[in-house]
Amino acid sequence: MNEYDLLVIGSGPSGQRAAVAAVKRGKRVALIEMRDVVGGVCINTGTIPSKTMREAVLHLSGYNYRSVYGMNYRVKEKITMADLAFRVQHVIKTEVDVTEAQLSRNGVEVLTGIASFEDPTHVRVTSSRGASVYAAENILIAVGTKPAASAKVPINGRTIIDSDQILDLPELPKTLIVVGGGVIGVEYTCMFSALGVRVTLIEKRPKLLEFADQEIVEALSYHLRDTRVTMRTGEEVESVEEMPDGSVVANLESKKRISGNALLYAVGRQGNVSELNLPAAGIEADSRGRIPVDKDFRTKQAHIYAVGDVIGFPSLASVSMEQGRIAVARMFNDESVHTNPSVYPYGIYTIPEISFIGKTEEQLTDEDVPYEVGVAYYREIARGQIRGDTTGRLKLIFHRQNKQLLGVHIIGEGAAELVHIGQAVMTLGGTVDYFIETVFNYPTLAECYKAAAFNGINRLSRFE
Ligand SMILES: Cc1cc2nc3c(=O)[nH]c(=O)nc-3n(C[C@H](O)[C@H](O)[C@H](O)COP(=O)(O)OP(=O)(O)OC[C@H]3O[C@@H](n4cnc5c(N)ncnc54)[C@H](O)[C@@H]3O)c2cc1C
Ligand SMILES: NC(=O)c1ccc[n+]([C@@H]2O[C@H](COP(=O)([O-])OP(=O)(O)OC[C@H]3O[C@@H](n4cnc5c(N)ncnc54)[C@H](O)[C@@H]3O)[C@@H](O)[C@H]2O)c1
Repeated sequence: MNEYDLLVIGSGPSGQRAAVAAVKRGKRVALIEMRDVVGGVCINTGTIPSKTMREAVLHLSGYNYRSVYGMNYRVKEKITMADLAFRVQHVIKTEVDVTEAQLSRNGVEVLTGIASFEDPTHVRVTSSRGASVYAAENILIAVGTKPAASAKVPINGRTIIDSDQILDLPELPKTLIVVGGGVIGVEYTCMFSALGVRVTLIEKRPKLLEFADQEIVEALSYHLRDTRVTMRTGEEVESVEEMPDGSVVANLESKKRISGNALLYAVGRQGNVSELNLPAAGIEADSRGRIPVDKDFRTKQAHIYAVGDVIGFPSLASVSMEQGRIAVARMFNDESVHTNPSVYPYGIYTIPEISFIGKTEEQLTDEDVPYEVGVAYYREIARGQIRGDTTGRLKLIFHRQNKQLLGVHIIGEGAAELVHIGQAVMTLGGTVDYFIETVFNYPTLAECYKAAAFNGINRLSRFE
């Protein structure tokens, strides 16, 4: 009874997707989860809570309508952490229910407890009710990550928190220090500054979000400064102290000291491998708990696969699900299932939102690819005026000779949805002419594609 075709460890997006995909292939599958609820970091502490909190912030602060009704426009005057938590808890509960129903409808057995390897084909599951050992032909490690910690940063869950503890903040602080200008740090900086919190963002690299197109990052930096965020790039936090008056101080390597009412420590994440007893399976993780895999997500052991955040970059819920789907196809010898990482999108839920696909101008310059750009500004599009977003922009990058679309970079309302139009064109090998020859609904933000294409083609025509 305790034998399966596939044992999945972890119920985040990669584990869930893999478990259901294997059942659809007629396999007997169990999914092991150590929390009381399924959904992983994605539903319980990361993606869903942060995106719901952002929506609550935008709604309650009236942020999107300030350009129309004035800077003092608010939907609710005194916004509390309880207001934000209320909406977040509602969405978490619904998403957990949906996921549980999906797993049970498909016949995935969920085992609650901590998984650890006995040997390469047996996994022990330990819970408060005792321990059982399960055998499987294939095992998928989908254990995700936890926030990186430092002995010099005394996380206390009240004034010094990591990104899993945002909703534990007892009240909105007047001032907040955010350590780490990665996606997590920047997204929360935007949310808190939209609520009127004075945020200091400290990032050790010279630039924020180095993987994004720098013109877009500069536009975001303008917005951050405009909402009174103090940015300290090129500065590293060495230690953090709680002061007797309850405030917090970040000590920088440069000997500066920065004080605030609270501090969010978001300097990256660490693979959840400590409970797994990986040596018993003959597998090793690196110093950040990441498990090495080949292109088919196989570890050193041919029947053990790893997917999702525990294998490292890009650590996105969207990509984690896709990795789960591909790994399952390969473990059951199906080579007919394909994926194309060059058209995986990025959605960064800053305020304003950023989304992109394909190459950045910096990458194309390094690769000596002859390209041209076309830009459309939301303020020139009727829907931009109607929505009250007059600062958004959409940039197309295309090949100068064959006009093939090479990249789409958007900052502004709806960016993460809009990018998928460009994704479809890129996936099908289309050119910017597609946007010129296509009729878009009016008035929509999608019209930005047409305006940007005309702009780019006009630039090209100067050389004819
Ligand atoms: C604040 C934040 C915001 C984010 N926003 C976005 C976003 O907007 N878009 C996006 O695409 N991605 C986002 N991400 C990233 C996204 O959440 C992750 O990429 C995704 O959750 C990874 O999925 P996973 O399946 O690898 O693992 P996880 O979701 O981390 O789930 C792993 C599960 O494994 C369980 N587990 C671990 N060890 C064991 C064990 N030994 N036994 C049993 N169970 C175990 C854990 O309890 C957990 O439930 C965000 C992340 C954070 C932290
Ligand atoms: N919208 C999204 O897709 C989304 C949102 C949130 C998180 N995520 C995922 O979660 C993962 C983790 O995000 P993250 O932001 O924690 O990690 P990260 O690794 O992306 O960023 C951490 C940042 O902290 C900086 N840093 C490290 N130590 C520092 C120090 N002592 N002082 C100052 N700065 C320091 C690093 O230079 C880095 O820029 C990411 O890989 C991301 O893909 C995705």
